Amino acid sequence: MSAQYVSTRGLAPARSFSEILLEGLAPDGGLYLPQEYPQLTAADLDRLGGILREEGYAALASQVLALFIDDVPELDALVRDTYTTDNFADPAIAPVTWLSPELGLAELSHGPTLAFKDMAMQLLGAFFEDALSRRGETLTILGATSGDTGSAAEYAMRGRAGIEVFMLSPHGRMTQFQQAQMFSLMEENIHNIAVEGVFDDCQDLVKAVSADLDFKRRHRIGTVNSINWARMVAQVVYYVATWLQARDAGADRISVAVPTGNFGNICAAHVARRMGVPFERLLLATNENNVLAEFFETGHYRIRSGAETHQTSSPSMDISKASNLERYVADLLDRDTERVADLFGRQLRETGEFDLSADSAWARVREDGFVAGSSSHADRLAAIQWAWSEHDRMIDPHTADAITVARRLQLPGETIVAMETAQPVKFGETIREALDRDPVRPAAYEGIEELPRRVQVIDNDLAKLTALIENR
Ligand SMILES: Cc1ncc(COP(=O)(O)O)c(C=O)c1O
Ligand SMILES: N[C@@H](CCOP(=O)(O)O)C(=O)O
Repeated sequence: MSAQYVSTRGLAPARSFSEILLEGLAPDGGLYLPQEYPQLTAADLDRLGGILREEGYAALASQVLALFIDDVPELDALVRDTYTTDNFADPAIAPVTWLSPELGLAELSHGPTLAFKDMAMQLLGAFFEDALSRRGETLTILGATSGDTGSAAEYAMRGRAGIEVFMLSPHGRMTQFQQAQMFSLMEENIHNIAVEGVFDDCQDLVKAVSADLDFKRRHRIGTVNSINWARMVAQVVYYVATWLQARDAGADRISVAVPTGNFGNICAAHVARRMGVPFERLLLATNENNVLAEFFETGHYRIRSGAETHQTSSPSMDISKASNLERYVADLLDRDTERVADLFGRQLRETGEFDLSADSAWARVREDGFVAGSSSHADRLAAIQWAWSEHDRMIDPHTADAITVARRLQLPGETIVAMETAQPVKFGETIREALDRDPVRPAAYEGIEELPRRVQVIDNDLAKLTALIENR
């Protein structure tokens, strides 16, 4: 019997992992979740700690993923071929290093595009190719990016048989480096589309295309954003690895500080915690686009329009509609699918907000470990300057959001590991402003901004997008 995944909105049939891998968004507009989270006991964590120490990250990933995936015959081989030094610059893949005994950094950006998205996307590329070749099918991946998902997906999928990628990005809102990373790719199966709008507009277009079930089936549309559960489960692994490394370093009360925008990164931390990884707290960090911090502080979730979405110096988190919050609210409401469908399928669409503060379930948010904070441009510059001057570490602006919130909210006796989500070179403008120097640039990226580019700019218009896909 295959592991079963169900939609947060309860109106789609249960599916196996390989089915939801290719399907992405559920046909009822909800997001897939496993029927139940597998549980890890203290003895399991001890065993996994031994595996990480003795065999490394790939072996740990294989064990954790096998708890969720039972219909990928070559799972172990695919995982071991992914987390290698060919793909990741550090043999530990996601090492935790320490600024002080109480503040660590989980280094998640050693992959080919220098951001944490590679941690999942490299595996997704292997999963897609394997599933498609077993079924003799093809896939058209439609994605939305604010800067990092796009390059990670394109690098993972370029040249892969049977896969085409259409990646939507907000026109003019990514850094020069991020634009160059994506737009300089010339592979025939990669299509870059810059949309006149913000990231949320791009994501809405992806969801609108997925909601047209006939179009979706005819064009075999799949997704690579964190709305696809496969992204989430691959990210759960690095939270297990982070906790194990912090415990091995002697930490007792271990929390994570997580920069988040689409609620993907911290949703994976929540899943790990619900599985039994005993994180004390999950510190949610946003930039000025603070819809998530506001929700976790007040219970009131109010999405913002494109015009109200700030263009910030941690641009990959310029997001005002956090897709994965639906997964967390489903857990918070004990999988009450009717409520979730009403909140996300009706109320949010009709009014742009909902308020759970008076709900009896709301207290559970603190039991789930969530606390939240947001930071400003000045906070980011100060965190980058602090890490550099006090610890000789150059951090990117998103990691700086996490460090800001960690330092602000840290409790006595608590050890916080901040998730380091990108390398500073992707955000050179802000690094120069903070430190008056250039970030280190890996040799493979020398002169990337000067390369020819291939990108098409379109209005925020569903018909224009579907025509592009039809006429490819
Ligand atoms: C560098 C970086 N850090 C953090 C995040 C937050 O991740 P998520 O939106 O999945 O929570 C993103 C993307 O949003 C990112 O690109
Ligand atoms: N930060 C992302 C946008 C969120 O995308 P997701 O794929 O994590 O849902 C980006 O850099 O593109």
